[in-house]
Amino acid sequence: MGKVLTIHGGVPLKGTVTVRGAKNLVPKAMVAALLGDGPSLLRNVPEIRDVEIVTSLLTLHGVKVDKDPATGDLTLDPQGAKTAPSNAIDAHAGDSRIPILFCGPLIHAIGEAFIPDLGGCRIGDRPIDYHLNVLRSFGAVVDKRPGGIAISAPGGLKGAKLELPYPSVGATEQVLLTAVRAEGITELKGAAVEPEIMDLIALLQKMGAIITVQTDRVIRIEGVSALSGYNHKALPDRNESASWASAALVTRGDIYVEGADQQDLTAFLNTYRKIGGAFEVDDAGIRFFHPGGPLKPLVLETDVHPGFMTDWQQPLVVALTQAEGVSIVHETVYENRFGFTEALVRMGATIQLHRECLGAVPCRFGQRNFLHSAVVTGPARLNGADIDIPDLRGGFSHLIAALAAEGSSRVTGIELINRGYERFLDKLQGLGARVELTA
Ligand SMILES: CC(=O)N[C@H]1[C@@H](OP(=O)(O)OP(=O)(O)OC[C@H]2O[C@@H](n3ccc(=O)[nH]c3=O)[C@H](O)[C@@H]2O)O[C@H](CO)[C@@H](O)[C@@H]1O
Ligand SMILES: C=C(OP(=O)(O)O)C(=O)O
Repeated sequence: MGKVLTIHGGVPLKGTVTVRGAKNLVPKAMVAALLGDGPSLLRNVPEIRDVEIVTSLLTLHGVKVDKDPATGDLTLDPQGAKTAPSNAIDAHAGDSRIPILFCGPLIHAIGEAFIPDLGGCRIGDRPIDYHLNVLRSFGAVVDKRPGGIAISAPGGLKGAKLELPYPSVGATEQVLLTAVRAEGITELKGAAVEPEIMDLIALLQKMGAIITVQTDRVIRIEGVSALSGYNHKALPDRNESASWASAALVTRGDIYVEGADQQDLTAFLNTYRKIGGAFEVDDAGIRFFHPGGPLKPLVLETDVHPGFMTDWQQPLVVALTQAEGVSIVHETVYENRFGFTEALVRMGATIQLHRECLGAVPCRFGQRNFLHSAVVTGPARLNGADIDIPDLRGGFSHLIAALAAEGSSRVTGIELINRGYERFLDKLQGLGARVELTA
C-alpha cells in the first residue's frame, strides 16, 4: 500500500516554482551519451523517476553515471559500455518508454540491444511498430522474446529513406539516434518537430552529427563514423510549466514559473489567454495568474507541435470545468486520454465523453470507437473525493482539482507523479497548499 496524500482544498496557490530540464528530453539526452567516444556532461537535470530509471539502465550497460551533488549535473562516460545482465534488464520492464530508444545507440556501442517491455502512461495502446519498422529499414534484425525484444545488425546499420505514417516523437528520436552513426544518408519524412526533438538535434550536433531540418517535416542526417561527448544544458520542461499554469488558474492563484520559456509554450499561452487566464513573461520565467472574473469556455484540439500539446490537455480540462459555458476538447494524439475525467465527474464536474471527432479536423480515432472527445460544462463546484491516480498528467489534474475543491481529498498512487514532476510536494507546500502525506 503506497502513501496517502490528504489535500485540503480551497487555497489559491501563490508563490514561485522552478522548472528544470524537460522529462521528454533529459532521459533521451542520457541515452545519446552512449553514442560518444568520451564522457558527456548534461546540465539542468531534474530529480525525477525517469532519470533514475535511465541512470540504472545505463549503469547496467557499463556507462559510468556520476551526479554532481551540488548541481545535479550528470557526467556520463560510455567508454566501458557492455552487454547488461539479462535478469537485471528484465527488472526494468514496464518502468518507462525510454528503453526503446536504446536500440540504435546500443547497437553502435556494443553491437546488440535487449529492450525490456515498455511502461509509460496508459493513455492508449502505444504500439512500437514505427520504431521497429525504421530499425528494420536501417538493417536491424528484430527478435521478439518473452519480456522484451532483442535487436542486432549483423550487416551494420545503413542510412535509409524513411517516412512515418504519423509524426511520432519517439520514432523520430529513434531515427535520429540511429542515423547519426549509420553508414550513409538518412532522409526522414513525416518527422515530429517538438522542441525536445530540436534540443536533441542540437545536442547531437555538438557531438559531431550532421543533421539538417528541412521544411515540411523532413529531416536529413549524414551518418558519421564517430561522435564525441557533449556538454549540454537541457531545455526547460514546458509540460511542467503548463501544469503549474493550469494550477494557478484552477485555484484562482498566482504562480511565477521560473525557467518557463515562452517560445516553447506559444500554443498554450494563446489558449490560456482565451480562457481568461493572465500571464506576464520576463527573461527568467512566466507569471501565471487568475485575474478575477469568469473564465471563458473554448473549443480545443490537441495536436503535434506546433499545435496544442496533448500533455497540456489533462490539467487544462480542470480549468475548463470552471469556465462559464460549454467547452469541447478533441484529443487527436492518444485514443484513450480522458479516463482521468471519471474522478473529476465524481468531484462534481460535468464532462461527457464522445466517440465522434468533435473538432475541425477528423482524426485517426473517429471511426474506431474511442472516447476521445469531451464536452465540459461549467462552472462546476468541485468537492473533495477519494482518488487513485491513473497516470502522470491525469494525476496532476486530480491534484489541482482537489486543491480547488471544497473539503478534503484522499489521494493514492502519488508515486506516479514523481516520474515527471520534480519534488512536487515541496513545490505544492511552497505555494501554500494544505497537504499531508501519511503512510
Ligand atoms: C517520453 C516522451 O517523450 N513522451 C512523450 C512522447 O511520447 P511518445 O514518443 O511515446 O509519443 P508518440 O509521438 O510516439 O505517439 C504519438 C502517436 O503515435 C502513435 N504511435 C507511436 C509510435 C509507434 O510506433 N506507433 C504508433 O502508432 C501513438 O500510439 C500515439 O497515438 O510524445 C508524446 C506526444 O507529444 C507525449 O505525449 C509524451 O509525453
Ligand atoms: C505521456 C507522457 O509521458 P510518457 O510518454 O513518458 O508516458 C507525459 O509526459 O504526459
